[in-house]
Amino acid sequence: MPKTLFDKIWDAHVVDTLPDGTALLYIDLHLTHEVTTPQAFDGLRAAGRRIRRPDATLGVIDHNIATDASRYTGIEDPESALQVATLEKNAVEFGMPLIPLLDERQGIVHVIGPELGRSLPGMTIVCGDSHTSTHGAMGALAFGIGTSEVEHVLATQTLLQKPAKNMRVQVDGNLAFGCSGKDIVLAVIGMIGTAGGTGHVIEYAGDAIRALDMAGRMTVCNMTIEGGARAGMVAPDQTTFDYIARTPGAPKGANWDSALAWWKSLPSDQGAVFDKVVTLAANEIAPQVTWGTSPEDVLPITGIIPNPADTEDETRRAQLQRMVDYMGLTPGQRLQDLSVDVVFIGSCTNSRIEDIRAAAAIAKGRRVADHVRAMVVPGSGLVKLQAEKEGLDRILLEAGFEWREPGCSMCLGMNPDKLKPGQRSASTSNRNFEGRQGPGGRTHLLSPAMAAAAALAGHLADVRDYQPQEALS
Ligand SMILES: CC(C)[C@H](C(=O)O)[C@@H](O)C(=O)O
Ligand code: SF4
Repeated sequence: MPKTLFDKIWDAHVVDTLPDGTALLYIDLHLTHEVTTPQAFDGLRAAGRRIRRPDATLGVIDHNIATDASRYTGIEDPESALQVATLEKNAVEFGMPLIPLLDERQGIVHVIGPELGRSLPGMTIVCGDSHTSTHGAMGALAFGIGTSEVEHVLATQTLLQKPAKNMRVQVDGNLAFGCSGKDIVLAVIGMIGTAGGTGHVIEYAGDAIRALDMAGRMTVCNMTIEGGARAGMVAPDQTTFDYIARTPGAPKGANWDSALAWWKSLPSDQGAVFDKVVTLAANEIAPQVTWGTSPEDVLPITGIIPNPADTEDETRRAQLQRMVDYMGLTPGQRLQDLSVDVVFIGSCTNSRIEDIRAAAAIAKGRRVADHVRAMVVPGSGLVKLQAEKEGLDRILLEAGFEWREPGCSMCLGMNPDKLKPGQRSASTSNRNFEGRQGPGGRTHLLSPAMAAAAALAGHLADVRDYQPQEALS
């Protein structure tokens, strides 16, 4: 029977299956961070267990840290400091490899896995973090798990999983100027809704997906979780293999050859059946911006704020009204007329070198509007170094952006980078819930190029009006 990419990886990792279809899956890579591990290690300690495969486990510190020089002098917030110290202590006690905070490889867990060549095609990858779906861009089955599951994987290197259904999101044709993987995934979520992928693993296919670089594919898979799906994936191809070959963890010699043979066997077979198929035309996707407090409340940048009164369904009308109020909007207002206070370019959705290049290309030779605080937070130390090698930091600093140290930063309010109540941000991150970037903060999600355009304009702006003035180098 023809199989999908998801079926192939699943079948290759089943240790045992229960009569109801629940499978015990072998896990190839377990990534960990400071937020979701303390109780898991406490559990191991209480049961007198060790980590089953420390070599298949990797820890990193990303959520709780400052992204300015203060990270070198210790963490001020006692709760954050405790979480970080606990992970450091547990790593030593349990022999878990941990990237130290001040190591150049430190970064957001979903940036470093692929970049170090640890996240590879055909793998099962888990992490106590919902955006683990990011690694699916490598052609892996990657998903977030809860703290008790973290403990289970640490102890056994396996995980109980209910089977998922197959869904294909097909994006045909080519993206227009100013559009990126972020615009694709925002458009997809706008179309299917935040519950559209429930119970499914989404495989992204079509010319527009094939044309994306690995960073673009990671952006798409990253936000898959906001569409309710268990995981997102892209079949590995030459783009994937070329990317891996450049990473430090790439298999070498004969190992590369045998790995490549397995990777090439992974794409879904001709005739494989998907339970659900959704199709989009890439050339119809305009640069996207969310206006509300859910990622599905998204519009093309040319759009206007909807009027809740136009909605018949009472529950939805109340929901829209609450969003309009929280976001400080007026129905009928043009998105492009919304003044922004803060621009955040970063997060595991959009902080890779390609994202920073996209922002720098728009910013080069221009100035951030006077009233805007614009920050660029590279996803890892290696991204930061690469950007500096290319002179992107200079371009951004000269334009008036802040150039910061790697971490989750203003993606969520867990470290000093926060919005103040009432502040409006243009953000390349993935969540726009009430208070996500700080209590009372108002978040508009968009791509790095669109975020750069908003920083320059001082309001949400159409990146198509901001053609790059000169080449980056
Ligand atoms: C802290 C962590 C558990 C959380 C997640 O799982 O996604 C965070 O990364 C987020 O983005 O909200
Ligand atoms: S960057 Fe944001 S979404 Fe990604 S892991 Fe950190 S907090 Fe979660």
